[in-house]
Amino acid sequence: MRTFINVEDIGDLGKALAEAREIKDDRFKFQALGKNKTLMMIFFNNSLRTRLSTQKAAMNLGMNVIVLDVNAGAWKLETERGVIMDGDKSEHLLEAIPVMGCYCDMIGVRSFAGLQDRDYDYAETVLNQFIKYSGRPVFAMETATVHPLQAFADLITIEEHKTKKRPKVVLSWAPHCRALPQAVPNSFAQWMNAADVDFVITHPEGYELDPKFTGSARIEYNQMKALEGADFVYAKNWSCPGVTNPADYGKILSRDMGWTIDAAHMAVTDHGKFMHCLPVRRGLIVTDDVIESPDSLVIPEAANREISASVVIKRMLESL
Ligand SMILES: NCCC[C@H](NC(=O)CCC(=O)O)C(=O)O
Ligand SMILES: NC(=O)OP(=O)(O)O
Repeated sequence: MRTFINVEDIGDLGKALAEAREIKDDRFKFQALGKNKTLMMIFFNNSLRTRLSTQKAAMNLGMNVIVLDVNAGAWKLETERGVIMDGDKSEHLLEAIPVMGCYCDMIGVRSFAGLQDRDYDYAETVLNQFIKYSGRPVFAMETATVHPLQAFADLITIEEHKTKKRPKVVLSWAPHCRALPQAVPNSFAQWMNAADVDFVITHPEGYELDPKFTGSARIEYNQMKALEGADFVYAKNWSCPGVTNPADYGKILSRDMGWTIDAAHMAVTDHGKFMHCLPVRRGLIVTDDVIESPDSLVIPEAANREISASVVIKRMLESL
């Protein structure tokens, strides 16, 4: 595997899930694979889970790991071509990327959407420069439009906790005080479409996700109706994807606290499990009682990030 961006990159999902189980049973089984190999993790944005779980996964596989926080200690990087670099950015990404590629065997990139220019974000401009100029396999650690390590961990978690062969999974928008990217819901939708689940998306009008990710997934604008009989409730805020109105891209269109997942929302589900990728803002996305209940899967989801990263890094090591 040379890139890990979309669900297609992992191939057969049944095989990927079996590999995840194998690794979870013995995390150090493939420790010889990564000997004398180096993973470079590059962060343009903050992280807790991705940083720790991906580093742990690489260490389990016997790799060395270098972590670079671009905005804390490195030269500030220019990402656009054709600009006169007379501002605060001292180095261009087009030199920095091949330099970084010299020091490692594999690269993970975190680079969130700027939410200013839809075309720039949805072209995955920064990620694609890493793929083109680093000469190394590259995986997304949440980029402008995708977060596949999260979606893979979510799928593993659903597989572990489902009580029906084909569970109902509902992705629900919830309110937030900041404009957030669409990467998490995009990837979740893409992976759920590929999995054997009954998938429904619910959000206020105007928040339609890009059909490139949602495909033919059912959209239900009535949140309570969508949640009826749900086995899994995946809450997430996202800003306007600009599908119906490009001028609204990246904007907050609703702050409706009626969408916060509370006990009344969970009551209409079928003993539904609560999921969120974290970090989560309590009181906006979810109430304390729901996230603290035995039906909350937020910690097992985070734990499975080590497993999804292990499968991905193992596949990349095998293809070196
Ligand atoms: N990687 C998990 C989510 C990261 C990001 N959340 C955030 O930026 C939340 C920040 C805050 O709550 O201030 C997102 O939604 O894509
Ligand atoms: N869920 C997730 O990716 O968390 P971090 O942003 O903390 O890495």
